[in-house]
Amino acid sequence: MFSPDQALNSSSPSGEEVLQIQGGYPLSGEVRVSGAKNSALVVMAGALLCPDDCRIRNVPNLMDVMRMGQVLSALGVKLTRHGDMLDVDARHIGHSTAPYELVSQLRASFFIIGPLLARMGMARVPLPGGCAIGARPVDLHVRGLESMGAHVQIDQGTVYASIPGSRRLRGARIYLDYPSVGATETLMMAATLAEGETVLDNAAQEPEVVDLANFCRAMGARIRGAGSKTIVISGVPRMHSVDYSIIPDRIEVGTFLVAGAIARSEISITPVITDHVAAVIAKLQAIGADIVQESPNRLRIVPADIHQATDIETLPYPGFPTDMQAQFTALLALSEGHSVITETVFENRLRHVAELQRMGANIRVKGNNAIIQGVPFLTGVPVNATDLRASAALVLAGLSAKGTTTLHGLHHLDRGYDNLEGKLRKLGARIERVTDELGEAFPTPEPASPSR
Ligand SMILES: CC(=O)N[C@H]1[C@@H](OP(=O)(O)OP(=O)(O)OC[C@H]2O[C@@H](n3ccc(=O)[nH]c3=O)[C@H](O)[C@@H]2O)O[C@H](CO)[C@@H](O)[C@@H]1O
Ligand SMILES: C=C(OP(=O)(O)O)C(=O)O
Repeated sequence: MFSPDQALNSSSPSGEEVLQIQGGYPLSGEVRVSGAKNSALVVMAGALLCPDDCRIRNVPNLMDVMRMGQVLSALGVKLTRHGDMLDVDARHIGHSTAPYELVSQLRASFFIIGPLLARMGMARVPLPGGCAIGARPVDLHVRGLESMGAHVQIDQGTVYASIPGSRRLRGARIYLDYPSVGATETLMMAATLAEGETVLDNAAQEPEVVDLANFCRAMGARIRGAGSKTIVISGVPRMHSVDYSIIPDRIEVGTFLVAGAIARSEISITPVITDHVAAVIAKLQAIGADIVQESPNRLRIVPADIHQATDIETLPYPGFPTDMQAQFTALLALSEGHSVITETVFENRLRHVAELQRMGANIRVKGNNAIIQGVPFLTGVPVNATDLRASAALVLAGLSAKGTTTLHGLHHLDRGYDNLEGKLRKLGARIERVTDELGEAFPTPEPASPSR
């Protein structure tokens, strides 16, 4: 299941798979959301802390999850998957070096540095590198580990971390210059096995950070304050076995809410933790859609006849999520009036705009702003996914477009959505994955990492 050789060459340029979406068909019914990608990946990294049986439930079926499995396998960890349940046996970790070929394909794999260091006393993890949406440095992870007594050196693109003269990190008070999700998670995991107390100030408050804290607590970690700006971790000497279920993916929930709005269709979405999508709901209400809480974990979107423009600024949680920005760009491109989207989290996350323009959207990019003048309709054309959420945005645009949209670059979509097209098809969308024999001629291959 997690052989390190698998999926390294998952995108083949010739005879490339594409999605064909015939726009204009209404959606109806209910869709089931999978477990959260960003929880599953970091919880898999956190499983390295567990010297006992570790069972993770509600794990989504994603290329990123498979790649994270390969990273753990390369360290000597045993993994067995049964449906959406994953058993991780990290009793014996044979290596403390993660292979570059895998880490370079999956940014989240860098997050193993914290648990690996805490458990093994050393970790060698290649820098994951930048990606299509930004440079994404790891300086906050590194500085935090150093504050906890680690010796960290970066040599020829690899981070070498060790604990001089001791097997345990030391608790420390760490202020994060920015509430980075990954740095908060790395340091929280590292601190669970440290000596003494660690205080993370200006920590990320994302639900996936809370999910990771709950997972660690279920194996015996002492963590309080996760979900607030200050997290306090009291180190324990050892973790124990755990059986844990991942939260629903709030970005998948948001993507389906936008699907209902853009296709002018009422659909129900479950399971949902409504608090996790509060900012997304507020923006859908601002454009005129109604969101009905049908039951404690089910939402229904009731679109308006005409959607109105609104402005959006992406921010760390509980602000509007950057991972929903591209999907709302597509929706606002079809909403009446003038909207401005400001991307503050990543410096290069508006590349989907050029593809939406090709479909007829009236959007101008100025710095980190997308200035949108709504148009009455988009037209289906061949488009290229530039990153994961861009691919979702283009699928959504295709649902409402006149004619057929052909989406290239599906490796982006597959890394983070569990069967998006199957779920949309069940709701009534006309969407098919086909092999495009002209794949070599279009689109232009990306120069950077194939995974993002
Ligand atoms: C696997 C995973 O969970 N991915 C999510 C995680 O990414 P990730 O954890 O990488 O995102 P961060 O919160 O760390 O990044 C936010 C910003 O901080 C910067 N930064 C981060 C770390 C650091 O050491 N130095 C630094 O400057 C980044 O370049 C970026 O501009 O949170 C992002 C922000 O919600 C989401 O878009 C990603 O889907
Ligand atoms: C940016 C994302 O993921 P990653 O951090 O894995 O690149 C995302 O999920 O939209």
